[in-house]
Amino acid sequence: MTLRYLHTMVRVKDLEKTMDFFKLLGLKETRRIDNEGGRFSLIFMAPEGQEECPVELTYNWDGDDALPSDSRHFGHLAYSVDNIYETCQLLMDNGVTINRPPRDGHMAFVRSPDNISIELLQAGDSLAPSEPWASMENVGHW
Ligand SMILES: C[C@@H](O)C(=O)SC[C@H](NC(=O)CC[C@H](N)C(=O)O)C(=O)NCC(=O)O
Ligand code: NI
Repeated sequence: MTLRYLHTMVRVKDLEKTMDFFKLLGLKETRRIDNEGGRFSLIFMAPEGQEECPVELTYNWDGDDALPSDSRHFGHLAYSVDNIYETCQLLMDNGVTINRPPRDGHMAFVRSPDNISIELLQAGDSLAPSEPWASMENVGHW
């Protein structure tokens, strides 16, 4: 099984100020999804030459006060896997709960023993950065 680091997601309250901060550090916007259905934006930023390892800024248009306090800022670590169903089966066989099963074949969520959220994405999928970034605008909240 080949696991490939994809990104770290953090939630931000002031998107413009946060982007200006990361631009000061030399990061540039590499991808953006404005999701009308879910009322949020995902902005991926990475240093030049490291576009495959961005930070994913999640901006909830209506704020994120409704989220559990332990997940308000840090969101998840994301990895791509060769076969998301086989990976989830391996985890389940070892006692890991699949918090969000990959019913759509491309995304699953599990938690580490310390409850750190881990996003698993099917390698080669339009959500994984190795593929041309399909426009996800106006897609309902997945
Ligand atoms: C594109 C892929 O890398 C994602 O991370 S999409 C994950 C998805 N994000 C959202 O729905 C953003 C808005 C939401 N209100 C939030 O604040 O997360 C998602 O399933 N998020 C839940 C999570 O635990 O990351
Ligand atoms: Ni993500």
